[in-house]
Order: sequence, then structure tokens, then C-alpha cells
Amino acid sequence: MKIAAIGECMVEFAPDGRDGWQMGFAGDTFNTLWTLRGLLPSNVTTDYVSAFGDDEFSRRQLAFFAQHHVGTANSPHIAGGRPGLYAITLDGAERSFTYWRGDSVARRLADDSAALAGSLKDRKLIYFSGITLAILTPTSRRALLAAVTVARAQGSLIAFDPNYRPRLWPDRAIAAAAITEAEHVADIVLPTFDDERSLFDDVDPAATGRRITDLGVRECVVKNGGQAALLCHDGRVAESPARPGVKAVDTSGAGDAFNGGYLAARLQGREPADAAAFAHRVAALAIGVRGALTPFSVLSTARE
Ligand SMILES: O=C(O)C(=O)C[C@H](O)[C@H](O)CO
Repeated sequence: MKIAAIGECMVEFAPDGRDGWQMGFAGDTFNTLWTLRGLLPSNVTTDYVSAFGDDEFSRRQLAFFAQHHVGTANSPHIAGGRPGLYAITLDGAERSFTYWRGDSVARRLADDSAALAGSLKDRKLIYFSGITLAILTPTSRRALLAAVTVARAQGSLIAFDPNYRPRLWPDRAIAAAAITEAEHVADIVLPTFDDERSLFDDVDPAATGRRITDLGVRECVVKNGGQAALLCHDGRVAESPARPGVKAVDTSGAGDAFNGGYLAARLQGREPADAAAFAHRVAALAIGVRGALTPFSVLSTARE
């Protein structure tokens, strides 16, 4: 089995708990792919599709990928390019992000459409997000959606998290239009209710689920922080309760880890309700560690 995620992995500065920072690598779609890598058998080919630079930070990033058996398929490696950077600040365990990513090399991930098509070929699962869309020019965004559409027609399962980050978009209407367009080519949509409320004025998770399934999406799980997620599948709607009494250290990447847990379980043939319960368990592990990535040794404790 071959899976891929498309997007931007940045250099991450996460609070180290002693008034300093620890450096790592993270980015929403990478966090989800990482979770899949940690949960799925080692013979699953796992590629992160992006664009990479050639500076010291790019070299370290690629070494980090290689060390964890994450490939880069046909992603372009661009001379002079460098990764974006973000820092996590915490208010208690609740995270917020500061970015330095205006000229990050990942913005060029769809410039070479032949390379992109090659990277997406023969994938069981392709995962991308609203952040992937937000970092691209309108032309590159069209190229990306065209490539995903072709891959879907050839049999890939497409999963998408709208992951709305207002600061990355020129305005709300452009974000709403691009995200809705992506949902039209997705089989599984994994939104977070707070994002959807601020982008689409949804009144509750049920409204989010309805709006997305009305587009023809067969499977949608609306995450809602520490509360129950809403599972909409084949016309049925059910709540998936969150785990009680989870102690949070850093909520960064919780939704991404949930997505990774959900998709890993679905790829292994588990039913949506079972997959969502598993995903809550994985997300609970993710918020117990600093930074957006959960070590594989911790992820392995999510399995029964
Ligand atoms: O906000 C982004 O663009 C990121 O990818 C940083 C974080 O790792 C991610 O948002 C966590 O969900």
C-alpha cells in the first residue's frame, strides 16, 4: 500500500517547558502523515509531497524524514529554497502559532505538474488540507486540485481537512470558495467545528456535517475539541464521544493526530464509529506531548 500527504512541513519551535524552545519539524498535513506512519505497518510506503530547499534546515528536515521512513516521491528540490518556520506559544495547554513562511519553498509544490502527478500515482490514500491550498497561488491551487481529481478518478481515496487559518488567506470568501472546491473532490472530510463556524457561520457541528455532505461527500467527521465528534457517513449521523479526563500539555496537532488515527483505522478496514473512537485515543496521546508530533513509541500505545 502507498499513501501520500501534500503540504508544507516547517521548522517548529515548541516550548521546552523551561522557558526555551526545542526545534523540530511539523506542519498540519505532515503531522497527520507522521501519525499514519507511526500507526500503520512498516511496509506501507509513506511519502510527503511538497517542495524542498537545499539549506542546512532543508537538509536536516530531509534527514529527519529519512530517519522515520517518510519519502518525498517526485517532490521538487529547489536550489536556494528553504523551509518556513513556526513557533508555538502556550496559554496553559491551549496553543497559538506565529509563522515565518512567506517565502517558504513549499509554496512551489505544484509548480511542476508532471512531478506532482507522478508523486500521486497509485496511492491508496491522498491527504491534503486547507493549509496546503492557502500557501499556493490561484494557478498552483488549480494545478493541485486537477492532480488530485485525476488521482481520484484512478482509484485513490482522497481525504481533506479544511484547517482554516485566516492569516494565510487574502480574505474569507476566497478561502471558503477554495475549501469548498476541494471538498467536491474529497471522499473523507475531517473539519474542526471552530474553524467551520468562523469560515462558514455554521451554528453547530450538525450544520457543518450537513453542509459538507450536501456537497456529495460520503464521509465526514466534525471534530470539536474536547467534546464529542460528529460522524456523518452514508446518510447516517452519530456522535463519537471524546475521552474524559485527558490531561493536556500542548494541544498543537491534536486534530492532525485525530485525522491520522481515523484514516489509519479506516485503511485497516475498521468501521467509521470504531475508527473515530480510535482517533480520539490517538488525539489524547498527542495533547500529552510538547510540539505537534507524537513520538512513535507513544503512538504505539494507542493500539489495543
Ligand atoms: O498552522 C500550520 O500551518 C501548521 O501546520 C502548524 C501546526 O503544526 C498545525 O497547524 C497543527 O495543527
